[in-house]
Amino acid sequence: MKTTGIIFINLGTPQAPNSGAVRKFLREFLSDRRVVEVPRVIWMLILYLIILPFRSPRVARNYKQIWMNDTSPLRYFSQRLVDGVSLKFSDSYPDAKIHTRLAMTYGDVSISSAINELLESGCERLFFIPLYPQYSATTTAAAHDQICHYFSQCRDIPEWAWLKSYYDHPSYIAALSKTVRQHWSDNGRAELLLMSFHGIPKRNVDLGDPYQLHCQKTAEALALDLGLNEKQWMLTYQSRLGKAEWLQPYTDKSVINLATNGTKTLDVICPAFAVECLETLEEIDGEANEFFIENGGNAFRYIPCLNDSEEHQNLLFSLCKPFLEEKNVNFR
Ligand SMILES: C=CC1=C(C)c2cc3[nH]c(cc4nc(cc5[nH]c(cc1n2)c(C)c5CCC(=O)O)C(CCC(=O)O)=C4C)c(C)c3C=C
Ligand SMILES: [Fe+2]
Ligand SMILES: [Fe+2]
Repeated sequence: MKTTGIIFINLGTPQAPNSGAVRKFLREFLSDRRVVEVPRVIWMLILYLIILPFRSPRVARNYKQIWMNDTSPLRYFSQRLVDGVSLKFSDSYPDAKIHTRLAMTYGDVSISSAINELLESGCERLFFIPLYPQYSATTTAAAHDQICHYFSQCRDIPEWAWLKSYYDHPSYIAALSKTVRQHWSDNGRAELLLMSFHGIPKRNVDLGDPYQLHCQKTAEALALDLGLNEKQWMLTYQSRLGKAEWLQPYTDKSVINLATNGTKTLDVICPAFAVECLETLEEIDGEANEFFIENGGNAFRYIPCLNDSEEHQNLLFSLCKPFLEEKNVNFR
C-alpha cells in the first residue's frame, strides 16, 4: 500500500473561552462566502459593527460553561475520535503506512497545514473526510474549497479523494440507532424523539443545497431502524442566526409548542453533529432543555453525539476502507 494520509475535518472552534479568541474565530468563520451569502458590503458592516462586538463576549461566556480538559468539547472529542480510528488502522493494516490528522476549516490546525505535514511525511495519497454526515455548501463545500485552494498552489498534486457525505450510510444509521436504544434502556423512553439538525437559510436550499433532503433521509432512516411511527418522532432545525428565514420547523419554537401542548417527556438527538460542541451542549442540553421545562415539560433527555465511541470509530474506519484498499472509490 502506498503511504496514505487521512484528514478528518471539523468546523473549528475558539482557542480559548474568552472574548478575543471567540471574536477571532467568528471573524474567520463568518467572513467565508460559503457560510454567509449576504452581499459583501452589507454583511461586513453587520459583522464588524454588530456581530463581532456584541456576540463575541456573550458566546465566550457560553463556551466557558462547556469548556472541558482545557479545550473545547468539539476539539476534545474530535481529537479522541481521530486517535481511536488511527489505532484501528494500525491494528488492521500493521504493515501499511497510514498517517491521520484532524484539521479544522477555521482556526488550528488548518487544512493546509495538515496537508503540508502529511506530504512532508511522505504521503502519496490523501483522503479527506469532512465530519458532516449531511452535505451542505456552508460546511462541506467550505472545507472542499480549502483543499482545492491548497492544490491550486501545488506543482505535484498527489492522488486524492474526499467523502462528500454519509447521511444514509448503514453504519452511521446503526450507530445513531444504537445510542438511542442505549439511552432508552438507561433512562426509559420519552413520548417523542426529537431529531434536531443544525439549520441553514431556506434560500440556500431553494438555490440547490441538498442539506434539507439529506437531513430528512437521515431522520427517516433512523426512525425506521428504531421502529418509530410518524407520531413518535419529529425533525427540527436549530442554531438560526439573523432575521432571514431558515429551515423550519425551528427547534426552540417546537420545544416550546410541544411543552405547551402537553408533551411531558422528550428525547433529543442532534444527528448532524459528529461530536459534542457549543450547539449541542449549550443550545440544546442547556437552553432548549430550560424552554421545555419552563413551559410545562417534565423531562428533557439529551442523547449525546457519537463522539469518540467505538461505533463512531468503526463508522469512520468503514468509510475509509475503500480508499485504503485502493478499491474504485465511487463516492456520491
Ligand atoms: C450563517 C451562519 C451559519 C451557518 C449557515 C451555519 C451552518 C452550520 N454550522 C454547523 C456546525 C456548527 N456550527 C457551530 C457554531 C456556529 N455556527 C454559526 C453560524 C452558522 N452555522 C455560529 C455563529 C457559530 C458559533 C457559535 C455562535 O456564535 O452561536 C458549531 C460549534 C463550534 C464549537 O466550537 O463548538 C458547529 C459544530 C453545521 C453542521 C452547519 C450546516 C449544516
Ligand atoms: Fe453553525
Ligand atoms: Fe448557537
